[in-house]
Amino acid sequence: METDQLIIPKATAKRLPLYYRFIQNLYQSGKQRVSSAELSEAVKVDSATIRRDFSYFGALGKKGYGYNVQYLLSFFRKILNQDEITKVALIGVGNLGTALLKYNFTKNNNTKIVCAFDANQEKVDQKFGDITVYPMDSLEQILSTEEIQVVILTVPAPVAQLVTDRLAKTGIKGILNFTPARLTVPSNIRVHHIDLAVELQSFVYLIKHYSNEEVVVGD
Ligand SMILES: NC(=O)c1ccc[n+]([C@@H]2O[C@H](COP(=O)([O-])OP(=O)(O)OC[C@H]3O[C@@H](n4cnc5c(N)ncnc54)[C@H](O)[C@@H]3O)[C@@H](O)[C@H]2O)c1
Repeated sequence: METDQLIIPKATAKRLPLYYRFIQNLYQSGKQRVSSAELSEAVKVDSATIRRDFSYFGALGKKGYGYNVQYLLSFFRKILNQDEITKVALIGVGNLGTALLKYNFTKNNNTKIVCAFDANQEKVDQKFGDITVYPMDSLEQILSTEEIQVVILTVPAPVAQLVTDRLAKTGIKGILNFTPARLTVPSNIRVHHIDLAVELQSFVYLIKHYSNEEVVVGD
């Protein structure tokens, strides 16, 4: 199946990395097939949803047999572009930015922070593993030469839009916005806003009202 032109619902797309990680583990443990019930138990998504999700990719499973693990793995690898590394830059090497640079998403082998930027001269030239912190003067040039597609924004809220306005003139495709600022961007750039305070608040609410059920965030 041609995966480049697949259009799938957002909720399905969000579950793909979950499926992928589990299938990868199955493959590594030598398992050759998996049923939707087993998948359901492992990723905590009901099996009807799994079957519907998988149906967007064509008939991947056989009745009474389940899904072929190796086939699923190569399918998800392709659809999630696991063979292609998406280069990420981080702007704002403060408390949060430093933590993210140190983490560097080692579990996701297809995304990698390759450079960082900060306005504070004292932070410039610092190294986090193989990531260097560059001055803001070199932002546009480095984003372009490194072919950065995604920027993680961890600057103080009052400067977030100013930095975003500069980013809007580069070739980046997305901003992962950790600041509380609501960003205005041109239509060719997608913004994903992450607010830990809101996540925590809604989680506490769910714990109080839906005890004993695991909740998949993003559903
Ligand atoms: N989303 C969340 O859950 C969450 C959690 C904590 C913090 N935050 C937000 O993340 C941001 C960073 O928080 P922090 O605690 O790491 O702050 P911080 O003050 O420790 O770090 C901010 C960094 O940005 C740099 N900076 C300032 N102006 C800049 C500019 N114009 N261009 C480039 N770099 C610039 C500073 O030099 C500093 O290194 C804030 O907006 C904060 O509200 C979000």
